Amino acid sequence: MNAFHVLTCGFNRALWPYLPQWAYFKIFWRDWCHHTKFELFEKYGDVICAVSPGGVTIYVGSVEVVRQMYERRSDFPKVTKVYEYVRFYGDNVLTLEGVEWRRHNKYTRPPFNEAVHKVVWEEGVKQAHTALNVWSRKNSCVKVGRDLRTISMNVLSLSNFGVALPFDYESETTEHFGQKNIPPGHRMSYGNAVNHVLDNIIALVITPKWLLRNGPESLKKTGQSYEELGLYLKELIQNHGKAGSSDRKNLLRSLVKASTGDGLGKGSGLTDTEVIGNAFIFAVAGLETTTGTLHYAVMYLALNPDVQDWLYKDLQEALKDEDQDPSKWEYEKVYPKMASVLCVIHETLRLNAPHMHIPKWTADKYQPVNWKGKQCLIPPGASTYITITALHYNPFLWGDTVKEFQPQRWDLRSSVGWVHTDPRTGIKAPTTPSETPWTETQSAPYCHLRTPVKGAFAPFSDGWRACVGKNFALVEMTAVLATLFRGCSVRIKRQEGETQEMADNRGKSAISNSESYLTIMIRHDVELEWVRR
Ligand code: HEM
Repeated sequence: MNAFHVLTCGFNRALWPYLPQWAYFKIFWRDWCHHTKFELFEKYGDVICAVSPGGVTIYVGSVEVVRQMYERRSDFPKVTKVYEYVRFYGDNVLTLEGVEWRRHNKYTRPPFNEAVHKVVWEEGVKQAHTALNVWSRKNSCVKVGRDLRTISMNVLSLSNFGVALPFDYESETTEHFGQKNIPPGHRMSYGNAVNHVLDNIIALVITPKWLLRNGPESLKKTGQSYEELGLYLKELIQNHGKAGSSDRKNLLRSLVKASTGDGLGKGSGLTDTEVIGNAFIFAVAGLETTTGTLHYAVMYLALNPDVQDWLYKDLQEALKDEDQDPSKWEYEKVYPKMASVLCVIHETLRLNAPHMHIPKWTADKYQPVNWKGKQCLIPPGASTYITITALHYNPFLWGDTVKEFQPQRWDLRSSVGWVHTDPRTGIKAPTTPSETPWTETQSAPYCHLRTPVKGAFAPFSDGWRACVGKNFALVEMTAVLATLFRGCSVRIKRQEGETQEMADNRGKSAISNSESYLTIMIRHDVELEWVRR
């Protein structure tokens, strides 16, 4: 990571209101991609090179170059240093490269299969159904972001670890993440520990351990949540296989089987710290990303009643032969009919991909790349970031409505499309799945969705290091959104004296004022009103 960049990000942010709006400074803004979208790439070209005393950083927004980077895996390895902050329980599949990554990947990838997706679907539907009953009873929900995080955490906990957590609707405070059921030997619930670690992850990384134990109350609580979460993860692993524990084939089982014990002579298995490190990354990696995406999706729908109507009609049609009680919806039968929900999810991920950059670098060699008919050399040691926001906001690929929330653009049945030819590269976005089929599956519901040109849409990254939880996340988010929107509508709740337009403007600023800690997210919850249709 470029230390100079980190420093200037903070510096620029403080001076932001007083500085002239030069592009140079914009690149060093925190979350500059979220604020500028394609603007700088439009002005300076779709590959931007930032040279600073900290090193060379290249931001790649060119589909042509991005494809080469994904294809040449060993020429553009991952910058593992970027993930230093999620290594504190132990190395894991996200923080490693090369042979070490392969050793971890061998045990962590196989549990993500259709049997687990079925559990994800059922739990997603169940959690969302409970949440909706609470929200619609109260006619509003003050903290939808917080409740969506509870839903995601509970789905992850059951699917990966076999531990069922209820959506606790009795309490209205943040302490409601299972706080009432603190098990013996603990000072905090599992849910509270996860949330506190996630919300204070930077403090955890930069604060010395002694200060976490003896510092001010807020730091002590952060230190306590770190210790508590570590303890919960250790207990999960130690108790696996004992009477009463789940015997499902899941991530936990795979990690326990891989465990070689104390770490000496790890061979092809995983040491104790690596097992805990992986348990941690899977407890949190899918949490921020799915919670954030669900939150954006609900907000975009609240701001676009016409899209809600389109989604509602499609859900009515898709579910017309299904039971009124969503807990009876079978994964194998219902998920393939959820094309419109997936359109909403894809459009949300296009507008607000949780990871704005995919960090790669050139390691110790010059790397040639073809760019606009020329061969260019990228120097050794250069951070080469695939800038997802630039790809997703490129009007040459997505059309004039690139900044709009328009899920129908993904739907093959709709006349709204994105057929565009980039005049510079000649790359054309196809309109039918037969031109560029989905690589992993052409089965329903994906076959009803338009396919963007390869490299233009990559919220889950691509190639070898693509997200292992992609299908898990898609199934979970579909289950939650289908359950919420098949019988309800939502809008931003008006405050006293406000028109709907004024309320909607608050919703829009909550989206544009998103901030990234681990991933980009809406940080200020806006009150929503849920109404039964
Ligand atoms: C909306 C949901 C999600 C998005 C957008 C997303 C996105 C991503 C991206 C872009 C990467 C690559 C990061 C990089 O190369 O630096 C990644 C990796 C990863 N994701 Fe996800 N993710 C999501 C959900 C999940 C879920 C649900 C899980 C697990 C339950 C998960 C587990 C992981 C892991 C373990 C990796 C590292 C894989 C490796 O390096 O081999 N993600 N994700």
